[in-house]
Amino acid sequence: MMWKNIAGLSKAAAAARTHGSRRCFSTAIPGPCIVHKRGADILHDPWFNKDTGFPLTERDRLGIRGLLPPRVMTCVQQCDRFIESFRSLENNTKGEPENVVALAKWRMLNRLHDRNETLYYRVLIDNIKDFAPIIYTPTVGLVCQNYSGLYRRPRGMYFSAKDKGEMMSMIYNWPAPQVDMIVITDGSRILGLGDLGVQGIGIPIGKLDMYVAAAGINPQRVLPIMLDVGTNNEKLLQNDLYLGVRQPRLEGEEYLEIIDEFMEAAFTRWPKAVVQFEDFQAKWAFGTLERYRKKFCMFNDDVQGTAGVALAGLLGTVRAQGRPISDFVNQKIVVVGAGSAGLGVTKMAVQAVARMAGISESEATKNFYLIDKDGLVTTERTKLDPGAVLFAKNPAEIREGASIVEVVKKVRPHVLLGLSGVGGIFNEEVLKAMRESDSCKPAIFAMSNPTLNAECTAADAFKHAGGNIVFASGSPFENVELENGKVGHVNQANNMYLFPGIGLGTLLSGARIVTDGMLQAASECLASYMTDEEVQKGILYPSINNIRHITAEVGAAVLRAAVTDDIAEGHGDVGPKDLSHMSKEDTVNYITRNMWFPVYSPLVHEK
Ligand SMILES: NC(=O)c1ccc[n+]([C@@H]2O[C@H](COP(=O)([O-])OP(=O)(O)OC[C@H]3O[C@@H](n4cnc5c(N)ncnc54)[C@H](O)[C@@H]3O)[C@@H](O)[C@H]2O)c1
Ligand SMILES: O=C(O)C[C@H](O)C(=O)O
Ligand SMILES: [Mg+2]
Repeated sequence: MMWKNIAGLSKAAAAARTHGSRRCFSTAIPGPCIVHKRGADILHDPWFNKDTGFPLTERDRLGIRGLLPPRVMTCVQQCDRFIESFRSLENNTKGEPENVVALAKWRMLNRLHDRNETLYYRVLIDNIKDFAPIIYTPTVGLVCQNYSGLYRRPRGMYFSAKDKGEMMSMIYNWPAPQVDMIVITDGSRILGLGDLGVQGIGIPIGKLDMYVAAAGINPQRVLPIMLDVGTNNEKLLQNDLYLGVRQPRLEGEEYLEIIDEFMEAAFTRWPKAVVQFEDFQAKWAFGTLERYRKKFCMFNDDVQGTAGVALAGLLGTVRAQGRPISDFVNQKIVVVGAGSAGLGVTKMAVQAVARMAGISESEATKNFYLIDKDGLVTTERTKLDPGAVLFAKNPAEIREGASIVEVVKKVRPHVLLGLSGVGGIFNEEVLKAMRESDSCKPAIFAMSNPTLNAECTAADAFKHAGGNIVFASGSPFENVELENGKVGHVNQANNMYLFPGIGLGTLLSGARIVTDGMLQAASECLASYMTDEEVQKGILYPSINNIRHITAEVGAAVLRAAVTDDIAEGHGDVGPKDLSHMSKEDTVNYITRNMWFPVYSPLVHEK
């Protein structure tokens, strides 16, 4: 029986978790790094640059003595110096509009990223809670919206509709010999911000920053990809500064030919890479997933990563009510938004109910209610999306097109979960209706991003639905002070808790595809990460400060599932037999040992 492990953490695991990633400087002496450059070229290469961190002997060897101030600083001192400047920026921008401050912070981090990658990732890892909202959601959304103006230096690769027939050679323009993780978007549905065309490149960059910070993927082995097939965003098409191809989006076969060509090119050069699809509009999110998932090592984060994170949270809400996990089968769940994310979540949750109750998927849909822009989805719907057919209700139960508030009042759900991309649709009336929920701790998941697109704010949720709710949002919100002096805990239900572990576990297993079993294992692992005590306080997800530890656990679960599915071919010197003999603990250690950590390696010039 699955989910059997979700009974709280063992003491050892709980202790291990407290060794989060904050200031976890490795003491091992790093191996040398061979460089082909000397002099100022080294200082201008962010992969090798150490700024004031070059020891004097190395400055002599590389011909850079005199090109830097004489003081040699340690990486820790450099981090402290950066943080000091960052805090000054915060002080100096007090009172300025939020977006202006957010972009100023992003620019500061981005400049460091462009100059010194090692220091950038060190600063990011040590301050992940403060910096994730800048390099990732929500600020990354603002960056994408303003990308054509913010653009200074390229990052990642761009394949456009104009590159048809050229991709197999273009892929060899990427300077790094090895690539492990690729995140690709076509910019058609960037967070809840719609079609941003080429400007969506910020999303793969942000996701891959999280891969480095959380999963310890070597930053020299990540590749953000923008597939620019045009845009249907009129404002961008009219904008003279727009940096993408100024034509309407390719559709149908023409579109698929471009993606097919990219996938063939990428896997020809790097057959063992893992590709994550991100922020594709629903039709292509599902279409490409079905097209490639049996052929290439890929997954769709919005469909599959989100589903796993949401399911872990939904199981947490059952525990928060003080009920056994098996009671999940009785939870009534209203999902608002029937796109790539909403359908992915509903499907995975229904499959979990079917497995737990030993019933068919169709029977398991009984307690699920799906709402899209036209209201409740029923069998009466004309032009019913094929992905939603299974979840369409009988209109005799509730009318076709019923509004959110109507459904909530009638169903009295345990959970109201939003993945609509529409800010504020869980309004006062809807939230107040949740007070009549059949649950003693009703759950409200406002999962849409970025912040302004959340279905409701945390403060409104606790104010209108009551202090006893469990709350989660896709973008970060502060905890809420309740009138009774207690704290309303805000969870961040974001796929960042899973995609790094799914990618890393898949990579180190050497699996050639990502199976449902691997995704289910990831979700199960996240669900079992929280102790009963935490969950009862409404804390469904761990602190992001522990993201490396979470990712190691999730990665190990994914790898073990690949072994169970008999598709783990091994990685590097570690063969399939070695993997199959590893215990769970060995696997976590193996994963952790393979995580890259930012330290300055001695640079040795190749004569
Ligand atoms: N928290 C996370 O980890 C996470 C993961 C994936 C997506 N998301 C967010 O979820 C949102 C949706 O993403 P998607 O890929 O499913 O988008 P999508 O465009 O594929 O789907 C949006 C869905 O919302 C429905 N909708 C639109 N307006 C509505 C309204 N007024 N009332 C009810 N339903 C409405 C649409 O009909 C559609 O079914 C985005 O904001 C995205 O940022 C969050
Ligand atoms: O990017 C995120 O923060 C989560 C998710 O992938 C989204 O599309 O909103
Ligand atoms: Mg996404």
